[in-house]
Amino acid sequence: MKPIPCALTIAGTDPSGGAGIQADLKTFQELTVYGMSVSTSIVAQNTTGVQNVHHIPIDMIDEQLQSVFSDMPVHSLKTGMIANESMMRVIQKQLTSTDAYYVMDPVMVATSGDPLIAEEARDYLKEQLLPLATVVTPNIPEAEFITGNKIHDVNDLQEAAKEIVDKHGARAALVKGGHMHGDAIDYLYDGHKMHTFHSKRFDTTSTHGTGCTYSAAITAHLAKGLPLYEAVKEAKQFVTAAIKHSFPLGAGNGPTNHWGIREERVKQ
Ligand SMILES: Nc1ncnc2c1ncn2[C@@H]1O[C@H](COP(=O)(O)OP(=O)(O)OP(=O)(O)O)[C@@H](O)[C@H]1O
Ligand SMILES: Cc1ncc(CO)c(N)n1
Repeated sequence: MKPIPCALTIAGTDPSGGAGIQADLKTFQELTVYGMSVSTSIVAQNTTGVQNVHHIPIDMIDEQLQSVFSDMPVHSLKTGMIANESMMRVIQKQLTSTDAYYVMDPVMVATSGDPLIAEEARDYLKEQLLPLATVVTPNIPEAEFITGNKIHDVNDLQEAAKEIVDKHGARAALVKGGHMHGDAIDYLYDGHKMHTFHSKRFDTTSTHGTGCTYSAAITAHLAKGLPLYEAVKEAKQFVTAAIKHSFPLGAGNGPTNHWGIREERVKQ
C-alpha cells in the first residue's frame, strides 16, 4: 500500500475559519492529505481584524512538536505565524532534524493590516529559518522586507524571487503578486529557472487567508510527492478557485472557499 501523505502546519489559529491553522487543515483535507497541526498562538480574529492574541508557552510548542514527530510520519510541513524569536528557536530545532519538505509562509501582518509577529523576530525568521526552506512564499511587503528593496512592477517581483534564493539562501522563492494591480501573477525561482503562475484578478474583497491557503496547498502537494513546480501549479489553481468561489461572510475581508476547486472540477 502506498503511504498516506501526511502534512503538518505549525501556525496560529483563526476561529473564524478563513486563515491560519483552520485554513491549512481544510486545505489538506480537501486535497486528501492527512493533516496535523501545532498551534503557536491562539488568535481572536475574524474578517474585520485581530481582536486579541494569546501565545502558547514555548515548552508547550516544543511538546506538541515532540508528540507529532515521535509518533507520526511528516512528509511535508509549513510554518505560518510564529510570533517571536523563542518560538522560532524551538521550531528551528525540529526543522533541522527532519527531512520533510518545508514550506515557509513568512507571515508578518494579517490581511487586515494587524501585525502578527514581533518586529524584532522578523530578522530571525529571515536569517535563521528562511535558509531551511524548500520554498518560501512572501507577498509583496514580506518580499520587500526580506530583500530590503521596494517592489513596483513584475520585474521587481522576479528580481526579489532571485535575490531571496541567491542572496538569502532559500532553496526556492515564490513571490506573490496578489497585492499588485492587474492580473494575479506569481513568480517561482528555484535556483535555475523562473516560472510564472498567472490568473486573472477577481473583483472581490474575500481574500482573508489566501496566503495560508496557497502555502498549505503547496505543502499538501509536496506531501503527495509532486515536484515543486507541479505542486505550485496545482496550488495556484486551488487558491484561484478558492477566491473565485469565495462567499460574502463577515463584515470585513471574507474568507475563501476551500472547496472551490470542486466547482471547477465539475465543469471539466
Ligand atoms: N483578487 C484576486 N484574484 C485572483 N487571485 C488573487 C487575488 N488576490 C490574491 N490573489 C492570489 O492569491 C494568492 C495569495 O496571494 P496574496 O499576495 O494575497 O497572499 P498574502 O498576502 O500572503 O495573503 P494573506 O491575505 O493571507 O496574508 C496569490 O496566488 C495571488 O496571486
Ligand atoms: C493565524 C494567522 N496566520 C496568518 C494570517 C494571515 O492571513 C492570519 N490572518 N492569521
